[in-house]
Formats: sequence, structure tokens, C-alpha cells
Amino acid sequence: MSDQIYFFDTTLRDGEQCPGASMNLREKLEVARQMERLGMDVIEAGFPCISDGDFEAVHTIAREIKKCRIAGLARCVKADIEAAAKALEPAGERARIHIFLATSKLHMQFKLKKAESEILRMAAEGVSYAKQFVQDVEFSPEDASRTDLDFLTKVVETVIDAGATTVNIPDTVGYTTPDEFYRIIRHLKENVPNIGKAVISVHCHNDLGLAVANSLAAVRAGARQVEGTINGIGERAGNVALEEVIMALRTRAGQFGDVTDNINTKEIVRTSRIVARMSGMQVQRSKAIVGENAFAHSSGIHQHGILNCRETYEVMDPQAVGWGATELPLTKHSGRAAVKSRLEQLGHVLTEEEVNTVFERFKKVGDSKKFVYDDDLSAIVDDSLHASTGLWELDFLQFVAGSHARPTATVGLLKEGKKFEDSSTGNGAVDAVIKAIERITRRKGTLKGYSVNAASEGKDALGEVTVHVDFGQPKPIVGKGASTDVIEASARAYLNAVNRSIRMENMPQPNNLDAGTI
Ligand SMILES: CC(=O)SCCNC(=O)CCNC(=O)[C@H](O)C(C)(C)COP(=O)(O)OP(=O)(O)OC[C@H]1O[C@@H](n2cnc3c(N)ncnc32)[C@H](O)[C@@H]1OP(=O)(O)O
Ligand SMILES: CC(C)C(=O)C(=O)O
Ligand SMILES: [Mg+2]
Repeated sequence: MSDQIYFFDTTLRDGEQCPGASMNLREKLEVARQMERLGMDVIEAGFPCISDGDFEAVHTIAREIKKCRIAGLARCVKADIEAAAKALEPAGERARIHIFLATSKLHMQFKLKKAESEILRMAAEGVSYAKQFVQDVEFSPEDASRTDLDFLTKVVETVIDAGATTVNIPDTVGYTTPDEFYRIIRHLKENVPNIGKAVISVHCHNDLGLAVANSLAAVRAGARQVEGTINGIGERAGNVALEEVIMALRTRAGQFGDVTDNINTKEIVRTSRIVARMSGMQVQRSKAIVGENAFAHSSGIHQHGILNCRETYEVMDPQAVGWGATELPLTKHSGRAAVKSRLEQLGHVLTEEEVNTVFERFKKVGDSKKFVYDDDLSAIVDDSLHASTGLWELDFLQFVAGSHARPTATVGLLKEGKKFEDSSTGNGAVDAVIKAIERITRRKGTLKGYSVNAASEGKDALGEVTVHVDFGQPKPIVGKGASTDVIEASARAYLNAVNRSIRMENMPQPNNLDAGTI
């Protein structure tokens, strides 16, 4: 028989304790609605005694959310428990009061200033009092992982006797390690006589980056509820990121016995986005499962592997957690396989030789910017293939321009393996470049139109220049050129027009020896 793992989301309580993450009623309700769609078992909606706003949020969520249990936090203080009970009233049978009391020596001595006997009494009284309002009571011995194990064992037995139906073992300051936490949970399972009457839960913080590993170790040891937040937001370094625990249990099921859960994993990414938007806590790109790069591969060797078989570099299907298809962003690290595949997707049917030509330009563009977008690639195809079938190719370009300098350009062109070079001044840098090209190619045209567009996004975007040039043919010739530098894009566009004009007229090619053959 399979064992059910319950997920308890505390994004709206512990998550909200993250500095700057406070949410208003509308924001909390939107998160709660999404948690319901995600299939969360328990939503801790807040700590009702702390403010009118939190009371109202718990009360509203208890009324509006129908499929999840709704929890409210309370200290071992009558007023806290009464506030939680009142706020949770609309949830009826689905209401859970979550009581906590610190049990480590450090907390008992310096924070609560209470002896062990008083702590045992307060814990038992708190749980019994909560039981007068609801059946479902969870108890957390705060700082459990730093609590003397014999005392922790006694506390757990006491609160279960008092009626706690879930006993949550928090690693409040993210101090424990997987082996140690496994031993703590096993110890409780084996040494608390009435442990069978309660679900063991764990609540791990991430101060040492071990929250997921510790939660998984606890599941292996027999914990059946995992508490955490979406995106891992929470006090200090945050709570365990539930999406990571959920997907680890699903992906490595064999490691954890026959466990099941109620989560609709396809809602994970949407939930992450909503939590990020509502809390204002952005998700880092490389974060597991929900980061923008979690299923993106940019290096050629990985892209080649993925194109042959996705599993070569992915342990999960991105669609299983709500992303679209795997992404293969093109960067300078990409190889031919990925570039060729993207060219085909974009509808460019090219020969191997043409792909090689495009690939060479692609690498150059990749060196000058972070991403080579689809538009960049199409612009490269237009530009480099026209160049490869035309007569003239741009070799180099230098120009001087400025408010006190006469715009001057020196252009180097290639034709059939020979190098040509000439210079010109002009009304502006583009004009000087065009004039230098005309001097080399001996083709004079009249510029009828000139436009420049950002062919891709970002400040390192490829500029695409389009020119309309009248060479005295029946209609003006259109030329296009792309580069991260607009003057270079202009030179490429003008040359593209020159080559088209030459092809169109089928003119004899100019023998341009006095234009500066090198
Ligand atoms: C590990 C966790 O995440 S615990 C939850 C943390 N969350 C919060 O603190 C929520 C926001 N908190 C608040 O708004 C306030 O701290 C309140 C309303 C809870 C309490 O405010 P105040 O009464 O002004 O107390 P203050 O915050 O200064 O100190 C906490 C008091 O609670 C006591 N206390 C702490 N935990 C418990 C507990 N589990 N049971 C009983 N008393 C407790 C402390 O000993 C201290 O008591 P004292 O005032 O008699 O010294
Ligand atoms: C209230 C408890 C469960 C808590 O958040 C913690 O100990 O980290
Ligand atoms: Mg916590």
C-alpha cells in the first residue's frame, strides 16, 4: 500500500515573515486560490493574533477556500488560540490550529525564561485549549533540531496525549544535517509510545542550504507531512522550497518507498509566478524547477544531446511542472546542431554550405552579445547569404565622426579573394561609408530610403538596416544588413543592394584595380 505525503504550505505565514514580503488581503487570497489549484493539502494562512489584517486574511481564506485545510498559527497563549479559532471558524471541519512553543535549552533559557516542566505544562495546556475549538491541532516544538532528544521525545508524547493530531519537527534555524535529522525523526518514531496517533511533520529552514536534503531525509525516516513555501521564501535564507521537495519525491520515487501526493505538478510554475508577483520576491533564474533557466540549455554539446534525446540533459519533463517545451537559447556557446535546428524551425531551408556560412557569422554575433535571438538569426541569414552569392563582401570598416570631425570612412571589400580598399568623406558616417563603397565598386546609386530597426531585444540588439537605392534600373533595389553596430549594418545593407543590382542587370563585373587593390 502506498503512503500519502501531505504538503503544508506556509508561504502566507512563514513566507510572509521574509523581510519585504508582506502581502495584503487581496494578494494573500490570490496566492491561496492558486494553492488550492495546485492541490496543496494545508494552507497556513497567517498568524491571526498579530494584526487585524492577518486575522482578516485568515478569516477570508477560511471562508473562500474549499478544498484545503486552513491553518492559523498561535503561541501557547489563550488569546492567540482564541484569535486563531475565531479566524478559522468559516473553515469548519477543515480548520487547523497550529500551536508552537520553543523546547531548546537556548530558547527556554534566554527567550521564554521557563524550565522544562513549565514548557511541558504550557504545551499540554495549549493543545488542550485548542482542542476545545477544533479537532485538528498541530504542535511544533520550535527549535526542535537543537533540543535535547530525550526532552523532545517527552514533549512529543505529551502533546499527542493532549490531543495533537500532527507533530511538526522544525529545524527552525536551518542547523541540522540530513543524517542527523533522519536520526531525530527515526528516534521519535521508535521511542514516542503514542506516535501512531499523530502525523509526523517537518519544517526545514535553509540557512545552510540543506532544507531540501533535510526534508527528504525526514521523509525517508517516516515523516508524512512536509512544510515549506513556494519559491522557498521565508525567514532569513527561507523555508524549504516545496516545489523542489515535490519534484524530488516524484522524480526519485524509488528512493523514498511507495509514496504518493495530491499535488497537480502542472500548476507549479504558475504558483511560483503568482507568489513572486504577490510577495515581490523575485525568483533567481537558475533556481531549481521554477527558475527561468531551469530547463534552458545554451551550450552546443548539451543542445546537440537534447536534440537527439531530451533525457540526455534533463531529469524532468518541463511540461510536467507547467513550463512549455525545453528551451535551447542560442548563444556563443551553441553549436551547428542547434543553429541548424533553429534555422529549420524558422523556415530557412539551407544547404550545408550555407549553414556553415551562417554559422560563422552567428559565432561572431554571439561573441558580441548575450543571446542570438530568432530575429538575429534571420537577419544573419538575409545578410550573409546575400553576401555569399553577391560579388562583394565587407572585409573591414573604419570611420571617424563627431561634432568637430569631418565624417570619414575607410572601407575594405573582398571580391573573389582579392582585397580592395578606399576612403571617403561624407555628410555623416553612413554617407561616408556609402561613398567609399561606391568608389570601390564603381556603382553609383541614389539613396531613396533608409531605415534602421532593432532586429532583436536588449541593448546589445542587432540593428537591421534597410536601404532603397536607385541604380538607374527600372525600380529601386532593396538591400538589408544586420550588425550590432548601425554603421556596419548600413555598409552591409548598401553592399547587399549593390550585389543585387549587379545580379539583376547581369552586368559585366567591374575590374576595379585602381580602387586600391592590396
Ligand atoms: C519560528 C517562528 O517563525 S515563530 C513565529 C514568528 N512570527 C511572528 O513573530 C509574527 C509577528 N509577531 C508579532 O506581531 C509580535 O511579535 C506578537 C504579536 C506575536 C507578540 O508581540 P509582543 O507581545 O509585543 O511581544 P514580542 O514580540 O516583543 O515578544 C514575544 C513574546 O512572546 C513570547 N513567546 C514567544 N514564543 C512564545 C510561545 N510559543 N508561546 C508563548 N509565548 C511565546 C516571548 O517570550 C515574548 O514574551 P514577553 O513579551 O512576555 O517577553
Ligand atoms: C512556528 C514554527 C513552526 C516555525 O516557523 C519554525 O520553527 O521555524
Ligand atoms: Mg519557520
